[in-house]
Amino acid sequence: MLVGILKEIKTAENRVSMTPAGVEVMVQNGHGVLVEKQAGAGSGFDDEAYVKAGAEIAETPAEVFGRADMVMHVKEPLPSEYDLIRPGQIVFTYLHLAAAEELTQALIKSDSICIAYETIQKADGSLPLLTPMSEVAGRMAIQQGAKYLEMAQGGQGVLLGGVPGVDPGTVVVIGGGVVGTNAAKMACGLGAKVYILDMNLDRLRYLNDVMPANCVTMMSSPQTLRKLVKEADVVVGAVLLPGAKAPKLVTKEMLKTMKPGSVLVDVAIDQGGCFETSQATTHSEPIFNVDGVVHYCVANMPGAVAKTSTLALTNATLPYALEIANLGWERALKENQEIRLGANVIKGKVTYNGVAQAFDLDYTPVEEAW
Ligand SMILES: NC(=O)C1=CN([C@@H]2O[C@H](COP(=O)(O)OP(=O)(O)OC[C@H]3O[C@@H](n4cnc5c(N)ncnc54)[C@H](O)[C@@H]3O)[C@@H](O)[C@H]2O)C=CC1
Ligand SMILES: CC(=O)C(=O)O
Ligand SMILES: [Mg+2]
Repeated sequence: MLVGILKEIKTAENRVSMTPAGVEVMVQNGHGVLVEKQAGAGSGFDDEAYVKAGAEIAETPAEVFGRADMVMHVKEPLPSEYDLIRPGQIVFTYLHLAAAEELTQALIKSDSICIAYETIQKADGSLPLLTPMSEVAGRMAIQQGAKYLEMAQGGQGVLLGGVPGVDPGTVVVIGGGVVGTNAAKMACGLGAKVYILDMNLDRLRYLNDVMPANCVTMMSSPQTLRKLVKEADVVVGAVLLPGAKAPKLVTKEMLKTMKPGSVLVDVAIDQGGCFETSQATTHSEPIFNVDGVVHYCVANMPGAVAKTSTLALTNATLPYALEIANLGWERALKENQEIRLGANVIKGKVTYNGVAQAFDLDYTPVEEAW
């Protein structure tokens, strides 16, 4: 199979979907790899490194889409790419379709095979291709929260860790999965007062066992949220219902009760966000203000630390990309339950229920899609 590695085009997205080390493994397995010129530059890999690993360099995205059997991105295809996707081509990347109707329609029209990193799921419910980027984004959420609490950034002027004799700040983390746990760990390490909320009692038991004493676990409910957001200096949105739109947990009314200059970091924005007032932002304009509360809603947070993120992401994606390339998409979907759950749109049919529900589209089980 010829695998195409596209250059990312989302604002300030510096990651790349395959490293030269990954190319070498693909080539050893008998596949060709076509890498778009400068695709690895933001992650510290020049074209020469890819050529040494056995790749061919393509001058344009059109060449990659035009020749490759499977195209790989990090982020979702953007409008300039929609018409380049070929019928029957495999598109393997983050898609987050439940929050992206126009993209969903474009992929339906493209007649391609769209496998989303974020819904590939193991039998234990974990999301192996989302996890590494959730680790990055969770850790970054506290860096961003701490930064935007500074007055020069529009914040209220609170140091999250406090100092001897002065109260630390309060961080409320909604969702105790991978993002939430990593955010809470970082906030605890800084010395903040941390609350972490989840709906899953077993998860709260686990967190209660492993987190330091400055982390309090709470069952998530509107009542608890109403109380905690009033006290919060930073709120991190970290919930997920896999493949579906995020629930709006912090309402406009709750926002009005928050301290001016407090900060919301909505990591769940790629699934639509869990604050009612969230709108996706980019690294070039990461924040906006509603009712005096700073909102940070960047949908590709890990792109800002690409040298870490590219390695973490490709460690996880490569074995799946290799399996799809080795087996072809039909066998990969039939034989590998984890990859089958990644199938979101197959030849014009929506094969992920959360996506179909989000836009009131017909849902077709993967087995019936071809
Ligand atoms: N903005 C960005 O750059 C990035 C965004 N993400 C996004 O962050 C979100 C979270 O991802 P993960 O932590 O990996 O998911 P996860 O599945 O590990 O954790 C989600 C947690 O939310 C909990 N939850 C569900 N409903 C809840 C509710 N009503 N109240 C409280 N908790 C609730 C679940 O029980 C689960 O523990 C996803 O939307 C993911 O796509 C991940 C990486 C980067
Ligand atoms: C998970 C995701 O959307 C990202 O890493 O950008
Ligand atoms: Mg994202």
